[in-house]
Amino acid sequence: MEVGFLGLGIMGKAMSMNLLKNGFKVTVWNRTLSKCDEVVAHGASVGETPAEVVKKCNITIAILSDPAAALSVVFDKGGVLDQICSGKGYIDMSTVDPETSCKISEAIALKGGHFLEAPVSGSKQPAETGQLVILAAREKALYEEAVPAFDVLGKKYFFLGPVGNGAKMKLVVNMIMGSVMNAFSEGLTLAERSGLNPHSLLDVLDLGGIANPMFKGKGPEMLKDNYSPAFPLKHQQKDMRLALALGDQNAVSMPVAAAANEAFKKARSMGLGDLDFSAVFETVKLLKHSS
Ligand SMILES: NC(=O)C1=CN([C@@H]2O[C@H](COP(=O)(O)OP(=O)(O)OC[C@H]3O[C@@H](n4cnc5c(N)ncnc54)[C@H](OP(=O)(O)O)[C@@H]3O)[C@@H](O)[C@H]2O)C=CC1
Ligand SMILES: O=CC(=O)O
Repeated sequence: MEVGFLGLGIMGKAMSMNLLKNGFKVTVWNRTLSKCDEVVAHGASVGETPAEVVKKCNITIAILSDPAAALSVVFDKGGVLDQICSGKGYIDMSTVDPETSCKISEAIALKGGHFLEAPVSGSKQPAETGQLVILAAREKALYEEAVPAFDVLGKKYFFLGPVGNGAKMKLVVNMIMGSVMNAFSEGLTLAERSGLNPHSLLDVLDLGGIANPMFKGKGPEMLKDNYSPAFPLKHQQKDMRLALALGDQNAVSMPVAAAANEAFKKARSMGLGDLDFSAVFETVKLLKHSS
C-alpha cells in the first residue's frame, strides 16, 4: 500500500518510519525539508509540496502541530486542496479543535475527496512501536480503507461517528492528562518539601489505585530535571486551550483544567514550550523557591 505523509515532527517521523518498516511505500513532505532526510534514507520518497504528495498517493496522512498548521497545509497554495479529488482520501491525525476538522472536511468534500479526522492518543514511544490509540471520525469507508495502516500505527482504533467527535475525544483525554500532570507535579513538590523522599512517593503511587504509565515513566525523569521532549509542552498547552474552549461552548465549568492551563502558560513564558510537558513541574518548583 502506498501512502503520503505530511509532517515529520516527533510523531510524524516515528509513524512514517514505522510504516516504512512494515512494507508500506511512503512519500513524505515536511515544511522544513531537511527533516525528510532520515526517512528518505530508510526508503521514503519526497514530495515538494503537500499537493504533490496527494497527487501521487490515494491516501495521505498528516500530523501537524496545531489548527493553524493543519489549515495551512490544506488551504495554502500547493496545499492538499490543489490535488484532492474523487478516489483520494486525506486523514488528519493532528490534535485540533472540532471547528478546524469541520472546515477541512467541508473543503475536501467540495472537491469530491474523502476525509477522516484521526487524532491519536499515545506519545513518541507508542508512535515508534505502533501502540497508538486512534480516534477516528467522519467517513467510515475511508476508515476501513486505512485499516492496514492503522494496524501498523496503533494498538486500537475507534470510529466515533460525525466529524468533530475525534477532535473532541482527543481534547477531553488531553485535558484530563494535563490536569493530572499538574496535580502530580504538586504532589512531588509537596512530598519533598514536607520532608519525604519523592522516590518513595513514586513507589507508593505505583502500588495503588491511581498507578499509571505516566507517573511511572515520567516521574523518575522529572526528579532528575530531564524534560527531553516526547510530548512538547507547547502542544499540551494548546490542547488545554482548545479543551477549555470546548468547555465554554458546552457551558461546562472546568476550574481544575483552567488552573492547569495557567501553569502551562506560565511554563511557556519561562521558555519551556519545546521541552516535554512534564516541565510544568518547574513552575511548581519555582513557586516553592520564591516563598
Ligand atoms: N508528541 C506527542 O506525544 C503527541 C503529539 N500529538 C499531536 O500531534 C501533532 C504533532 O505533534 P509532534 O509531532 O509532537 O509535534 P512537533 O512539534 O514535533 O512537529 C510539528 C510538525 O508540524 C509542522 N508544522 C508546524 N507548523 C506548520 C505550518 N504552519 N505549516 C506546515 N507544517 C507545520 C512541523 O514542521 P517543521 O518541521 O517545519 O517545523 C512539524 O512537522 C500535534 O497536534 C500534537 O498535539 C498527539 C499525540 C501525542
Ligand atoms: O497527546 C499526547 C499524548 O501523549 O497522547
